[in-house]
Amino acid sequence: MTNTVFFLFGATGDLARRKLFPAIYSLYRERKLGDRFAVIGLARRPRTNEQFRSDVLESIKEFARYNVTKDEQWESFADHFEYMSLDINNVDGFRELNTVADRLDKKFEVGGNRLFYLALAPELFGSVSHNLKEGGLLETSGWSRLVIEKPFGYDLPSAEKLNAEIRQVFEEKDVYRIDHYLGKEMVQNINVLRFANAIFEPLWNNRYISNIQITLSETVGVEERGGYYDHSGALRDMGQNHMLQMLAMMAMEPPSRMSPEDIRDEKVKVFRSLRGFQTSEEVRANTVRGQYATGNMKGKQVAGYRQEDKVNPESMTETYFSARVFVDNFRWAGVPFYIRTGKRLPVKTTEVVVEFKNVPNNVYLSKKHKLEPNLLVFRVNPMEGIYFKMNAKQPGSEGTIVPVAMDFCQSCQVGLNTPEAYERLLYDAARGDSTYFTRWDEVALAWQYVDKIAAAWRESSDNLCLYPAGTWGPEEAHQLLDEDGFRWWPVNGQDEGEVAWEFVQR
Ligand SMILES: NC(=O)C1=CN([C@@H]2O[C@H](COP(=O)(O)OP(=O)(O)OC[C@H]3O[C@@H](n4cnc5c(N)ncnc54)[C@H](OP(=O)(O)O)[C@@H]3O)[C@@H](O)[C@H]2O)C=CC1
Ligand SMILES: O=C1O[C@H](COP(=O)(O)O)[C@@H](O)[C@H](O)[C@H]1O
Repeated sequence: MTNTVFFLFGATGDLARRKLFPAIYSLYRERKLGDRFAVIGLARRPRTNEQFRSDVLESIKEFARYNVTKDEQWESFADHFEYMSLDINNVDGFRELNTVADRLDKKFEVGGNRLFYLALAPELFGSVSHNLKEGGLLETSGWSRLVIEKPFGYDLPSAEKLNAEIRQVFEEKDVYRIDHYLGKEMVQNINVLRFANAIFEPLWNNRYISNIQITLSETVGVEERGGYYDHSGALRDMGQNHMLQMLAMMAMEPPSRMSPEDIRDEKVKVFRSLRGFQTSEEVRANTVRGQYATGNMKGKQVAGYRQEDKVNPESMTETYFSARVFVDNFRWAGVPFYIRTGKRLPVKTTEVVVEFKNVPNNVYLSKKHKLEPNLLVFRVNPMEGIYFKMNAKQPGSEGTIVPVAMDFCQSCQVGLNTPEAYERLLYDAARGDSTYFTRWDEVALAWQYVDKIAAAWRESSDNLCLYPAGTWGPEEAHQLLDEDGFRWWPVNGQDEGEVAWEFVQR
C-alpha cells in the first residue's frame, strides 16, 4: 500500500486524461493503492470537484484497461479526488493548497507523504518547485517526492538550468524523472532475460553479435501536439530519452545488485562510452532525418507534417531519424547499434533486434543454402514477447535448411491487459523505487550526445528527406545499414517488400 497524497499538476491536460487517471484507477482496482490516498487535481481552469470527478470518469471509461460504471465502487474511488484551480505562478495559491492537502491527509489518514506529479510544460517545473517550498508544502511529517515528465530540457544547457532550479528545493534522491519506456514490461524484461539466464550473457558481446537494431515506429502523426513537437522533433522527443535508454539497457554491464543506484551506474557507464560525433561530416555520415509528406495510411489519404495544426508550414523539423551509434568499450567495440524512430510509418511497434554473427566454418553455406543469421528479438509493444530465430532442417527434405522461430508471446499468454507503463511508474514512485526513473547524470550525458547531432543538423537542413506518410522513412536510412552489409529486419515479422524469413508454425 502506498499511503500518499498525489498532487497532479496539469490535471486538465492530455497526459492526465489519457494516462494518469487510468493508471491511478488500475492501481486502485488492483488494490495497490489501498484506501489511504488522495488525489488533488491542479490547473488554472475552474472546475468543481463534481466536474473534475466526471472528467476523471470519462477518461477512465475511454482509456483504462478496467471497465467502470458509476456505482458504489466508483463513488468510493471518486471520493478520493478533489480539484483546485491554481496558477503555478501564484504562491498564495500554494499556501491554500497546503491547507487542502492537510485536510485530505487527515481525512484519509495518509501520514504526511506527498507526491508532486508535474504533468506540465517543463518551463514551469522550476516555478512549481520554488512555490512548493514557499507555500510550506514540503513541511510535512512524511516524505515529499517530485515526479517530472519529459522532455527534461531542450538541450544540455537548458536541462542544467532546469536541474539547478529543481535541486534548490529537492534532493536528487527525491526527483523521479519519467521516461515511460522504462516502465514498459518488455524493456524491464531486457534485464531479466540478460541477467537471469545462463545462455545469453556469454554471447552478449562483439565476438558473437554483429549489430543491434532498435525500432520505435508510430503510425500517428503529431496529432494535437504540433506546437510542442515543431520545436522538438524526433531526435529530442524520442532519441534523447526512450531510444538511448533502451540502448543502455541492452548494452550495460550486469549490475552487482539489483538496486536502483547499481543499475543506473551501469547505464551511466554506457552513456559515457557512446562515441560522440566530432564533426558535422561525421554526423551526416551516421544519421538520417526525414519529415512525413502527404501519403496513404491504410487506404486513407493523410496530411503531410507541414499541414498539421500548429506546425510551421515551412517547418524543417524531423519527424523521423535513424542513426548508427557506437559504444566504445571492451564489450561492444565495433558493433553498430542502429536506432530509428518516426511518425506516420506503416506500423506501430517497438522492437529490439539482436543480430548474431555467422558460425565460423559454415558447412551448410552453398549456393543452395543462404543461411539467415540468428536473431533475438524483444517485442516491446504493442505485442509483448521475445523470439529467437534459428536455422533448422526442413522435415523430410534432403538437407534443406529453413529459418524457424522459438516464439514466446507474452501477450498471447496474459492478454493485452498487462499493466501500462504509467501504472508501474506511478506505483514505483509512491513506493520510493527509483530504478526505472532516469538520474541526472544519465540525462545530461544523453543530451551531450544528442546536442552534437542537433548542432550539425542546424548548420544545414539540406539533408532533411521527405517521405510519404505510410512508408518506412527515407531511403537513406536503408543505405546506412547497407554500407555495413546489414539491413533493417522487418518489424513484427512483417514483410517490407521481400520475404525476410519463414516461420514454421507450431
Ligand atoms: N501528452 C502526452 O502524450 C505526453 C506528454 N508528456 C509531457 O507531459 C507534460 C504535459 O503534457 P500534456 O498533458 O500533453 O500537456 P497539455 O498542454 O495537454 O496540458 C498542460 C496542463 O498544464 C496546465 N497549465 C498550463 N499552464 C499552467 C499554469 N500557469 N498554472 C497551472 N497549470 C497550468 C494546463 O491546464 P490549464 O490550461 O487549465 O491551466 C494543463 O492541465 C509535458 O511535459 C509533456 O511533454 C510526455 C509524454 C507524452
Ligand atoms: O514520449 C513520447 O512517446 C510517445 C510514444 O509512446 P508509446 O508508449 O505510445 O510508444 C510519442 O507518441 C510521443 O511523441 C512522445 O512524446
